[in-house]
Amino acid sequence: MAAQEAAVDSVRDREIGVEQDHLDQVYRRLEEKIHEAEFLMDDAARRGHVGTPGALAERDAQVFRAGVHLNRLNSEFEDFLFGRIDLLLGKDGELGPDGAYTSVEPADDAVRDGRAEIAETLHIGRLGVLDADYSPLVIDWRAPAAAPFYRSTPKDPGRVVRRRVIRSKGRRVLGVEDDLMRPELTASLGGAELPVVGDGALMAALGRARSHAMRDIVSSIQAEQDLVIRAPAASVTEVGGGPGTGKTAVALHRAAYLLYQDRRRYAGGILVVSPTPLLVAYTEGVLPSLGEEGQVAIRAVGSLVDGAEAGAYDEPAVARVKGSSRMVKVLRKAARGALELPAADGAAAPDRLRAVAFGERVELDAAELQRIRQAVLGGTAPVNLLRPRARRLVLDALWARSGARRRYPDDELAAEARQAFDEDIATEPYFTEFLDAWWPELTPRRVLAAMADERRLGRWSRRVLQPREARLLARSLRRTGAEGRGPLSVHDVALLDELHVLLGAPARPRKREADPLDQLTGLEELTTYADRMPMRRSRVERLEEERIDYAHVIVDEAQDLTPMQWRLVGRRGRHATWTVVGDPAQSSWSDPEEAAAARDEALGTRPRRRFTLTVNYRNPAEIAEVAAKVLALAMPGMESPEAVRSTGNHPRFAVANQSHGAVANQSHGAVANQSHGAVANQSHGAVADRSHGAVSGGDLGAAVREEARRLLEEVDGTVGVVVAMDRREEARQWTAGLGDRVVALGSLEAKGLEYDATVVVSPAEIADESPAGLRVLYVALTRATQRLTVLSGERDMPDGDGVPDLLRD
Ligand SMILES: Nc1ncnc2c1ncn2[C@@H]1O[C@H](COP(=O)(O)OP(=O)(O)OP(=O)(O)O)[C@@H](O)[C@H]1O
Repeated sequence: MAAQEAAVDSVRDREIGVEQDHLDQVYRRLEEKIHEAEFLMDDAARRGHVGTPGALAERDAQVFRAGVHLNRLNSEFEDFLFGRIDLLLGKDGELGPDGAYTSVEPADDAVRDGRAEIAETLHIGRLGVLDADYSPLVIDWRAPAAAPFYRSTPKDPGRVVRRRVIRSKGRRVLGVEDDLMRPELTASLGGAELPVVGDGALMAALGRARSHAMRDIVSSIQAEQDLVIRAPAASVTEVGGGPGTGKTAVALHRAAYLLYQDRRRYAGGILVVSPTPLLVAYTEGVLPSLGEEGQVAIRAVGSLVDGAEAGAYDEPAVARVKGSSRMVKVLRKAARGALELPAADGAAAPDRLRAVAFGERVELDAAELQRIRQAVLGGTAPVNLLRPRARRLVLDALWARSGARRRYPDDELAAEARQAFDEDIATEPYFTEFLDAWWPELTPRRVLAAMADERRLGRWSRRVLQPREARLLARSLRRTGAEGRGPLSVHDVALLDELHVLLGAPARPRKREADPLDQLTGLEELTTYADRMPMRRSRVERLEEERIDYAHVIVDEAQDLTPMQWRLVGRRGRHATWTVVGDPAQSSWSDPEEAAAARDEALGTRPRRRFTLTVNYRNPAEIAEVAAKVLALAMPGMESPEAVRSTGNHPRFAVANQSHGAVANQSHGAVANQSHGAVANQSHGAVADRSHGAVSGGDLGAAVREEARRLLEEVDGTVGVVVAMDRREEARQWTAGLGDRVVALGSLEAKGLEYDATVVVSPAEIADESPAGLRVLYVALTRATQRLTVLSGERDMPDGDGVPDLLRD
């Protein structure tokens, strides 16, 4: 036995050595490139000028980039080179089904009597590197030739015999893991038998501890995911699939792929829309680790409008009103009605105009002014842009009222007189003041703030919102303050954007700029994230300033966008192609049909291509099984994705016991080895109960701390404590002092995130919090990669095993 193990180890060591040699060769080549570039620069400097200034600048850039590149390779990319495939001889010139790779099938004589010789070996990495004779030392993972690394499976191996994942850090290869795609073959490489090490890289990747930043999956993308990542960018690509199927990961890798494939086309920018700033923070490191970011802006849906940053949270009933497409009508009325608002200093809007022209007094009364305003507002043009027309009609009315026209029977003379009349009036300060007060320049903030007045909003929303809804909305908007400068919710931001369109601040024209990378021929293979960072900063800032349409829009957690948010996002991709990623079973929006209609409107009639991911890479089967119970309640008939691994650790059911101030520990009935002795709760003096009387905060808090502590010992990475939104503040206090591996968050904040272990606190509270509560609970239960504790209070009606009502069979 020991001899066998030693033999395995020696094969492993030898294979690590083989890959080390290759990696050394890659670094040597990169150093050569740097020397070449340095030589060119010295040479240029010596001669003062060589070629055009453009060529000199290009050389400088080349030296700079090559240097930065090497630095980055040394320090940043832990596994710069991560894959290898060994291929059979291929059929000549054959194209893959989507053009993704050539000669996908082995040549007819590649295998003889079950034996085959490896004809070609390719190494795959985050960036491509060519040897001096232009043969590839490393192929960029997005290149067509790299596709078999991801696509081949034992069922459909194509030319791949052995697929190897290489783990390295800096310049050192640490390990290799092989998957045999054609185990039936006796394959040889250079005359010797093809060695095979380990048993697959995917499981190793999935079992790793989680941190607060998402990792790329570039070395273990699975075939069904690769199809989505490389799908042609035409029109709309929709990606469905349950929790943990890699939708977010795939969407981000797709952004990197699209840029690689057609950098010029995406110079207009790729926008990734995320539901929360937490998910943005969690995912924003992925693209840089793929060597891409320059043209990608990852934004939370509450940060899509310049100068507005959502921080406040709306109760579900308020969110429902603010998110509904009925708000378009209300806002239209508000944008027009706001012209009548009193001025900032409280002065009432003027209701008459007295002017002096040609030495005579002329006056327009309230009815006349009202008639003019109605006439101007007749169409749908933005209110602020109608001001010049309003000004002209006022002057027309003054002219008509003055009777001056009658004095000039000659048309030409009349026209001259009219011009003098207009100048006479329009240059007077009183006229400008009148116009500023009567047709003020309105800002979205000011109109939103005006909607906080219940009576006014009642008028603007008549026959569109129910009086109760209008009241709720007005009350919630009071938070924004008189000038609208107060805290905004994510739903307010969509309203602001809509108002921006209705009021019309003229958008600045979009400046399309060629990507400087395109001009540096031959250097694409040699640039890294760090190279592009300075370029990225200025570009992303400019893109934002200019409120442009992006070239491609990726919407993550698309099921959560409200109709008003779809309009907001839709405006940023009017000419874009789209990737829309989501799972209806995780939707926290209460009216999925209304949201679907708004989504259809945003995406228009563009053709759609739909993919479904079917494998859950996050949750072990034991956790997925419990979550499936809630899915059956939330979306009867909907299938759960298949969990790819099992840990043997069943979820733990615990109950916060308020009468004795103790945590009763319950293991899942089925699993005997999960029993952990009872934990005495120290906090007997229970804190006053919350309004709905589930569990007293003190008891619950102590139980949460206890569970979080336990989980910290059981896992190496992060622990998430998920509570009803209402309990967020409390939960942060409960977990204070437990260290930064523990995070407390509200159920809606948990969207898209994951932790090694989670404590889901009171499923009933989460489920009861909104009309979509069961789906939100489903999200909460599917965040853990290793361990899950479900902590119940009385409201959860736990049974003898501590299993809450909602999770029982
Ligand atoms: N091919 C893969 N190799 C390794 N890890 C993977 C792979 N696919 C997905 N994962 C991991 O599975 C986890 C879930 O992925 P991701 O967050 O993208 O799923 P999701 O479908 O967006 O989930 P949710 O709908 O719950 O937000 C992540 O940790 C991701 O890194």
